[in-house]
Amino acid sequence: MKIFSAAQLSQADKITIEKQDITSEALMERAGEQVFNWLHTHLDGAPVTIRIFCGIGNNGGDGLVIGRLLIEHGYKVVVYVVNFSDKRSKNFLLNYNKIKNVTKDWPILMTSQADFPEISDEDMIVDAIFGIGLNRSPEGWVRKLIQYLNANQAFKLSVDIPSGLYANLPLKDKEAVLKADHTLTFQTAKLCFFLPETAPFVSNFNILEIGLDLDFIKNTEPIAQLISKPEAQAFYQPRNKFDHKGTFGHVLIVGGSYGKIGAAVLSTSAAFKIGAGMVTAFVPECGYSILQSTIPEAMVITDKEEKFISNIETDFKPSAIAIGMGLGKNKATVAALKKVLQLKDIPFVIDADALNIISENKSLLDFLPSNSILTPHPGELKRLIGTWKNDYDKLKKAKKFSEKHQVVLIIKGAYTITVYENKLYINTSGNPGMGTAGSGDALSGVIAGLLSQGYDPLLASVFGVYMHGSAGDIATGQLGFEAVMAGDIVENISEAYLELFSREEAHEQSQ
Ligand SMILES: NC(=O)C1=CN([C@@H]2O[C@H](COP(=O)(O)OP(=O)(O)OC[C@H]3O[C@@H](n4cnc5c(N)ncnc54)[C@H](OP(=O)(O)O)[C@@H]3O)[C@@H](O)[C@H]2O)[C@@H](O)CC1
Ligand SMILES: Nc1ncnc2c1ncn2[C@@H]1O[C@H](COP(=O)(O)OP(=O)(O)O)[C@@H](O)[C@H]1O
Ligand SMILES: [K+]
Repeated sequence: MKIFSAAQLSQADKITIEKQDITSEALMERAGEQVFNWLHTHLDGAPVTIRIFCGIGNNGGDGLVIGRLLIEHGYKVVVYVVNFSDKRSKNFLLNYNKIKNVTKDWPILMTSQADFPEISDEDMIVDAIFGIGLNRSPEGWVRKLIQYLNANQAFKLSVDIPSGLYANLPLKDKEAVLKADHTLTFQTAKLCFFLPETAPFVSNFNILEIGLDLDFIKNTEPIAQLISKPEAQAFYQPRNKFDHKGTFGHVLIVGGSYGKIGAAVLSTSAAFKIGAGMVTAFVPECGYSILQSTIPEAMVITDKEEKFISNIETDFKPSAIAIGMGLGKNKATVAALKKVLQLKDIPFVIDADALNIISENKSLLDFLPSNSILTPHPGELKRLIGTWKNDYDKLKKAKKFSEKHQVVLIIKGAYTITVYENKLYINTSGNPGMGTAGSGDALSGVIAGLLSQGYDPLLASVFGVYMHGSAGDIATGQLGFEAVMAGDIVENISEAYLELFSREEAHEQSQ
């Protein structure tokens, strides 16, 4: 699914009105109706007091539509106008007048802190103060109102976007954002929903289709792509009857050092589980029996050194190499990395200590084969591209790095983001149960296993990240967050494949 910027969405809004020959009021009615339907389905007539806080722009207009429909259906509703300016939008005004037709109670005008209402914990707050038209941080009593609502225990539902967040710009004032329990957003998710500094304000969200122009959606280059099950299904490359282990390639896993051989074990088994035809692990001598006894299917080549890797040589040409997991940073290992990077025509996954070595020896960047896949977690990323001022600055630097070095950069974490040149792919699978040692090692094996099966580097990255997260979701479903270990993620790669084509309804997006 595409993610559009606030400017693109306003443009879509205009084009839709033109092409569908409808009024902007009708489009607002559609949006409000969708929120109403969601609420009605979930509340089912419950006698809860719904307090709707409307700004004076179109987000506020949506709030008024929602209020009118709820009142018409017998809900107990109190509508407030957060009157921060007298520049009320046309559709706000139209709906302000319309709400008079269904209630004798006029919306309550708020103009200062003295107007803040009493709110009970059992009430529901609907936040329609600011939408994607926010253009500066809320100030004064409006900022205080947001803080007042945040301090309240009542359930908070935001319309389109939590008020105070910009759809795709850095946040300046964290104290001026509504912390929503749930957000109902129109047509597409917003980029801020997925970034570490702003996602905590969003919690759960649903996307509500409001019928924006399909040609615009199809033909407009988005600012990011969201990767969920339907996209992953499209990435999957089916097997043919006469395919054999040669077709699925031979992965070389290079990793492990004394005390960290497990990293190579996890990557090796992940490469097998995702479907590599053959996997050879290249490990220091001390890893030999560990690999042979834990994964009998794997072949093992050992370095001449007992405890670390000093020279990587194989008697076959790997179809993909993943390097770095548990590798250590011995001087001889640095030289070995430099040498192996010069192998021609082999796709690479570069992880963990291989990334750290590169960060400490920036001249190695020149040896990175083009289209190599780098899989840093935020700490490794900082060492690689330098610090950033905010999430957007991070993405800008990551894009620049990807372009300059012609690599795929996978920024791991919740909502892992794959950066390729100036494109962003945001993963939706995965959960905090995956914050456990070795889960990144499993990811490297997964991606290498896909490369070896012929997935191109970008596809292997985006699909691999999705499958790894999906395996993690299944593991967490079976074991609970705390008990998941990286091996459980690897074990569930098979279930992730089966799940990919199961007919079950898509789960609600949540983080
Ligand atoms: N796109 C779509 O397809 C559809 C969109 N729809 C809805 O429209 C929403 C966008 O509406 P919108 O553009 O009217 O902007 P909105 O967020 O209501 O507020 C802007 C107002 O606030 C003001 N203002 C800004 N910052 C401020 C601040 N810090 N402090 C004080 N004032 C501030 C600004 O005025 P300014 O003073 O800057 O001139 C302006 O008056 C969108 O989120 C969705 O809910 C649906 O109805 C239909 C389909
Ligand atoms: N909260 C989370 N939600 C989704 N995925 C997560 C979360 N925490 C960690 N992960 C995933 O787990 C993996 C952790 O990788 P990494 O930090 O390199 O682990 P390690 O170095 O121990 O192998 C990444 O793929 C990351 O995206
Ligand atoms: K809002």
